[in-house]
Amino acid sequence: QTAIPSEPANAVNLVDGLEGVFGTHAGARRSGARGVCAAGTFTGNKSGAAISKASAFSGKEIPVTLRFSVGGGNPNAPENGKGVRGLAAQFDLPNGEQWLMANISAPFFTAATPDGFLAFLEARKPDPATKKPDPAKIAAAAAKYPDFKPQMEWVAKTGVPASYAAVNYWSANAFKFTNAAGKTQFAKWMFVPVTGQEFIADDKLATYSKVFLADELKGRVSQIPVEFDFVLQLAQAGDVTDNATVAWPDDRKKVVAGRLKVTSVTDKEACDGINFNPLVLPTGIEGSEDPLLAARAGSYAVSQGRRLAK
Ligand code: HEM
Repeated sequence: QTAIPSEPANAVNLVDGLEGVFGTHAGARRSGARGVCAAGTFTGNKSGAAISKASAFSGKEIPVTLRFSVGGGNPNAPENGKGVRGLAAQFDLPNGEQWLMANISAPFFTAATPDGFLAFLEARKPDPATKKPDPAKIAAAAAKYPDFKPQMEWVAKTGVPASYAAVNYWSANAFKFTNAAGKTQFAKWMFVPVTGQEFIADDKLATYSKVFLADELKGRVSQIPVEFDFVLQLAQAGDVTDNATVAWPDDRKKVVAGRLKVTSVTDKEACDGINFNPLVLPTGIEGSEDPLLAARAGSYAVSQGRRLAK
């Protein structure tokens, strides 16, 4: 009987795990492989400044490099299929700092811990004989890690977004915010499209091309910038801050802390050099104890090294 996962997770075996499921595609990110670069601005506001002293909330308009993506490591993933979408951003802040982030269109991540995520991936590696994952391995991993459930249930019940611009994106991980007075609190963030979410009816999915998201976004931004509210959800004492498979209760205070405007869809070169390591944070925002954060920082660098090397 093989251990689940086969060994403790680390930056390298997590990327190997992604390659095991999706294959190795030259030049492509090992997750969020299908995607498109974009550019825009972020303007933070006073409500944000009351929560964090980060210069993102100074009120100045900040240039932002963005990447929208389809979850997983398949660069040809069908865009009319179920699954999570991603919104990654690099804020170039007025004080010279950067803030990097990669968010998903679900309030939860796949697994609570790097070991759990490695187990998830290992169980889905196709068997060389059948070219399909072994259902017994998937069941064994799910039995050991019940935390896989929230995201899977979310994806099953949530429709396919009609646009990269018409779905909410969540940080899923919690972060620690400190304001100018030294007050510290935990928060998660969301990007909420100001024109609302839009999903494709299940019976209309087949009428959509497998490749429509980048052109759809290009069409929108050529008319008018696409805007998202940047919303901070504030933790209360006792809320879980180290487990991205646990959403906080809906009644937690939400504060609109800024506005993201997507102004253009850009060439691949504009964002391919960036790995959106979520621990590149400005003064005034720190990581939480969530073990996914450090694992992400390492894996993103490994993936970037592999994709830029070949
Ligand atoms: C241990 C957990 C995780 C691992 C091992 C992992 C791994 C990766 C890797 C290897 C990449 C490609 C990086 C690159 O080549 O630049 C990636 C991209 C991405 N990840 Fe994760 N990830 C994890 C957790 C998360 C979480 C919690 C979120 C969000 C809530 C997330 C959202 C994304 C997004 C949106 C991208 C695409 C970024 C882009 O457009 O460049 N990941 N992930």
